[in-house]
Amino acid sequence: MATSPLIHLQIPSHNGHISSTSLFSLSNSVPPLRIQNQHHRWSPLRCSASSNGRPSGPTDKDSERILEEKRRAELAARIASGEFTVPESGWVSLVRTVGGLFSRLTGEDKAQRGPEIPRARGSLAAVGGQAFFLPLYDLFLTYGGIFRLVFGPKSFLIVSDPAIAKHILRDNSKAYSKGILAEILDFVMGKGLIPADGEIWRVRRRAIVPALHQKYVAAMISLFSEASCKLCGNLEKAALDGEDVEMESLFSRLTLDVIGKAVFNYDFDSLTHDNGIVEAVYIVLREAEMRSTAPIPVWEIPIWKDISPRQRKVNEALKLINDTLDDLIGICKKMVEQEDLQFHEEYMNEQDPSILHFLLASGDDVSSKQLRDDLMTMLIAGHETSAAVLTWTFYLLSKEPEVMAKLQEEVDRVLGDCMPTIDDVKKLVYTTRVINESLRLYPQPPVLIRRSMEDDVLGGYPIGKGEDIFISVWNLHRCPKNWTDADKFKPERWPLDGPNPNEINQNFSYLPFGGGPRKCVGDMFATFENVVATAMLVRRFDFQLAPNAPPVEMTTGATIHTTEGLKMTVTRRTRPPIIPNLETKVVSDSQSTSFDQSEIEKLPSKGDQTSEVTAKF
Ligand code: HEM
Repeated sequence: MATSPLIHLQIPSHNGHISSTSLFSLSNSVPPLRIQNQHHRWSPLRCSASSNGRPSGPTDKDSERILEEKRRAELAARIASGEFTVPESGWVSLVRTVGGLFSRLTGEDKAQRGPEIPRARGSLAAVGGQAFFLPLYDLFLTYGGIFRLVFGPKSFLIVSDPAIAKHILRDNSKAYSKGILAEILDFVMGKGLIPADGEIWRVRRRAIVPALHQKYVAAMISLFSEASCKLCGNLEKAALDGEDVEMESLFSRLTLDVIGKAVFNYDFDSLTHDNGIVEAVYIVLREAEMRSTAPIPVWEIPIWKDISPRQRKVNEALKLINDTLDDLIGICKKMVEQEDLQFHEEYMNEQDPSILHFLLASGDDVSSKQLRDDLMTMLIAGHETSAAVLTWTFYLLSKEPEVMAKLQEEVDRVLGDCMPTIDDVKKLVYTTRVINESLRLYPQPPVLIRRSMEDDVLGGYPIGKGEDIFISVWNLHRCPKNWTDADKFKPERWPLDGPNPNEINQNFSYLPFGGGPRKCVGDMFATFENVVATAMLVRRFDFQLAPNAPPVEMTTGATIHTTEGLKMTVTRRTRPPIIPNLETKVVSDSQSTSFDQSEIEKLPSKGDQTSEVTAKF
């Protein structure tokens, strides 16, 4: 799913300091990590690719590291100098003390009692030019697992402590809403499952979760494989023509095609061509991202809505999508009326296994606006996230040839030349660990957003109602206290025979799909989708960063994007031959032929006994 990290920056001038010692002393139960001088041991957070794109030699890596160290050392020095520290003049502190005393005497304002959360000041100079969650990491190392970031009159609590995250997301989740996230996404998701709170959320969650049952997810495997085959067709052509490819946009198309079919049985077919509806989806997505980072919400100005060409375009795109969804709902209703299938727990219409079909067949009593909001929410949630996971996975793989070799070995061994079945996917354990690890290093979204709806205590600090909170999953996933070689891509950290890592078995220091009652409903779907796509691509091709590719740097939208795309050189693999033994299934030698869409039909599925040939010697 996608939760957009929203920062409305209102940047104050920097002046005044208090000593960092006094700041540290404010913190009690969540002590700040005083480990700044370890910075030099960590590889770049802002991950620049080598300029020649090939596996970079020591010189490239060294210069990357030196630049990164310099950036971090400068930021650390600025943090230490107090530039980010909120000054408190004598009279402010006096007023605070008197006010606090008065509140205590009258029993009001409970949240003001107790120690105060460490404060840091937001600065455009630090945030500008890079993804906003990067400076939050540096500030976390200084101020600890919870601190207040002040932007002029606004402030946010930044949480990077697993116990506090667990408290907000799970133990006391009913005290927190989606806050600014719901406000910003209202134009596109309305009261859909991601932004919804309270009773609407409870009712819709109860209706939607059963639709993603095991049989449905298993049925989706062939959808994932077919879409991945189509992408292989595109890559094959590029490989033959010797053209580099921009993988981020291709992954975005792949996951759009998948989610359209999976959620409401609509074939966007965006891997083959662009059409109006694909363009409309992207206009709306970009608008959501723009709104999540815009300094001024111009779209709320009444006249602006009507005269701004951009807003008019957005409204037209939304109308097209809504009309299309209404048509699809109408078609699906007719199908449901005409079918004799009995509804049951694992109900699924073979021709149309979509979530929409399940919801209508279940007799879900819902207004068409709410249904559209939910469909739109799942479209966005399931599309951007998976595209980002694949993008960063392939970036990481291009940097670690040894991991790639291990991955390809597993895929060759488990899949051979067959289309994957659910049983194969379960055997792709190393591939799954690669995805687990990619999600650790590049969590999508990097930040979860909440607003307190009542007074609470976080990490020993009282907080009041109405606090906007960012849970930095990025910080949790890279905290050097919780992870050895925190910034290293090491799928081996997750034992192959161990459980699939999740927030429960990692005690909320790993939150790839959130946690608590608002945990992602599509976690299994998404994991299988990413495993299948990765496996199908790496068994056919080798991937390297393209020569002259722009540096691969991060920027924030709803998920982590690259700033200039992920340009890669794709080459057809010359795989070691699979030596047949008595049990080996022999299939067409697709390595020697050019791969195209028609090969989807030719490739046997392992469940398809008629297409298997057993080699005999
Ligand atoms: C790799 C892909 C995905 C990732 C990383 C991901 C991540 C997440 C995360 C972190 C949350 C929790 C947000 C929060 O607590 O604020 C979430 C919620 C959600 N996700 Fe996903 N998601 C993915 C794929 C999907 C897919 C494929 C679907 C739908 C089929 C989906 C639907 C949702 C929905 C509806 C929610 C809101 C649940 C609620 O609030 O009750 N996600 N997702």
